[in-house]
Amino acid sequence: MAAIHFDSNGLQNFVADNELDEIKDQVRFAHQTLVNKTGAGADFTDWFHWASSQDQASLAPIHQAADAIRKNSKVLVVIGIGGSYLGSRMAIDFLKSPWHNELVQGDEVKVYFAGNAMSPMALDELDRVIGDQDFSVNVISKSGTTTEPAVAFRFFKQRLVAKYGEEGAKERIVATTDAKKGALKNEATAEGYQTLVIPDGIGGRFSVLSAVGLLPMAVAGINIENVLAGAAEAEKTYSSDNVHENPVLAYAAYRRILYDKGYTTEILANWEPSLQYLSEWWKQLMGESEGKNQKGIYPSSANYSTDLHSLGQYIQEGRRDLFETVVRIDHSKHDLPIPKTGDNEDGLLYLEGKSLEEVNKTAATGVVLAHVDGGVPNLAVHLDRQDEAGLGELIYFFELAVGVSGYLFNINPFNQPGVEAYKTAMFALLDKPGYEEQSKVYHDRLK
Ligand SMILES: O=P(O)(O)OC[C@H]1O[C@H](O)[C@H](O)[C@@H](O)[C@@H]1O
Repeated sequence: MAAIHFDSNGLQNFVADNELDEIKDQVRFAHQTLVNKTGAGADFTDWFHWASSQDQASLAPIHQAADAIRKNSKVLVVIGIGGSYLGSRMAIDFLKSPWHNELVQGDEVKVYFAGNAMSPMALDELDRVIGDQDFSVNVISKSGTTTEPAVAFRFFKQRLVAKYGEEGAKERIVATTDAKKGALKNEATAEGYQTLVIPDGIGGRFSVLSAVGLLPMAVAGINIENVLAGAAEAEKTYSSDNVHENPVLAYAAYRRILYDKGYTTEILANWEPSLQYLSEWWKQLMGESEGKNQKGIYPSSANYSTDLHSLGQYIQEGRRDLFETVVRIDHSKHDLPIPKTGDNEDGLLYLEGKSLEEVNKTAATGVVLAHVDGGVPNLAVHLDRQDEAGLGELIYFFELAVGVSGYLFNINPFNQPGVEAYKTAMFALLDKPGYEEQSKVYHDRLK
C-alpha cells in the first residue's frame, strides 16, 4: 500500500480546475518518453526498474562489505560528494537519526561524511573526532576523478596506513565506483581494494539505491531490503500515465503549471530535523536535472520551525515567485506529551493535555494557511510513516517526478554539463596538466 498521499488543496487560489486537464497530454507524452527510453539521456534511466530488479545475490557483496566493517570498525568514513553521499546521509538521518553517531549502542557503527568540502579545518576536526577508534573508509565516486573526494581519500589512506600498516589499510577500504574506468577504479585494481560497482545506467544523483547509498545504510544498521521494497512497490503504484491517477505526474504537472505562472522557486519544507538531508538530496536531484538552457525551477529548502524564524518573513511577504512543497510525516516515530505543571507562568497552560506531535502538526497546518494567504501556492507530500519502505517510495516519487518534469521542460534531465564550468576554472587556476591554455586565460583574469 502506498505510504504517500499527495495533496494539492493548497493550490486552490492559484490554479484553476481545468489547468491540470490542459497539461495532461503533455505530461503523458513526457512520461512515455521516459518509460520508452526515447528521450535525451535515456541511457541513464536504469534507476527506473533498479529497485525491483535487486535480489539476494545482487545485494550479497554489499552485505559482505557491511558485515566486515561492522566487525572491525567503530567508525565508517564515507568519502564522496553530491550524489555519492547525499543519499546515504539522507537515509541515515531519516531512518536512524541526525544524532545517529551520538546514539550508537553496542556494535553499532558511527558513520561520518568527508570529501564533500575542501576545508582543511573540517578534515582536521573529523580526524580528531575519530581519534583512536577503529575505522574503515568507503570512498565513493562514479567518475572516479572528482577532486574533493580524491583529496580527502589521500588523507584518510595515510591515516589508515599509519594505524594499520599498508596491508591492514587495504582491508579497511571499500571503493564504490565505475565497473571499468576512472582513477579510483584503476587505483582499486592496482592496490587490491574491495570494490562495489555503480551501474553504468544510473547517474550520481539517482544512485542512492545502488551500492553508493546501500553500503553506508547497511553499515548504519538500516534494513536495505525494506528500502528497496518500498521503491519497487512505488514503481507499480506510480505507473499510470494519467495525471488524474498518478500523483507523481500530478506533482510534475503542477510544478510546471506554477512555473509558467512565474513561481520559479520551489521550497521543499519539512517539520522534522531528520528530514533536512532529504531536502539536500532533493535539491541536487532537482537542480542538476532541471536547471538547463536557462530553464528550470530553482530548488530550495526550509526546515521548520527553525526557518520560520529566519526565512519566514521572506516566504510570507517577499517576492512572489515561490511555491512550497511540504513533506509531512503523518505518524511520528516518537511522541511526547506536553509536560503538565498546572500553572500558566510560561503562558502554555492551553497546551496541557496535548502532545508535541499534535502541536507540531497544528503548526504545520497553520503555516500552510498563512503562506497560502500570503500568496505562496502549497503542495503537500504526506508520508504515513518515517520508515524504510516509506523512504524508498519517497525516493522513487521524486526521481520519477523529475524525469517527467525534465522532459516537460524539453531538456535532458540526466546530464549535468554545467557542473564542469567550475571545475575548468579551478583546474586551470591550480595548473592541472591538460589545462595549460585555460590556465593562462584564468590567471590573466585575476591580474
Ligand atoms: O561520484 P562522482 O563522479 O565523484 O561525482 C560526484 C558529483 O560530481 C558532480 O558534482 C556531478 O555533477 C554530480 O552529479 C555528482 O554526484
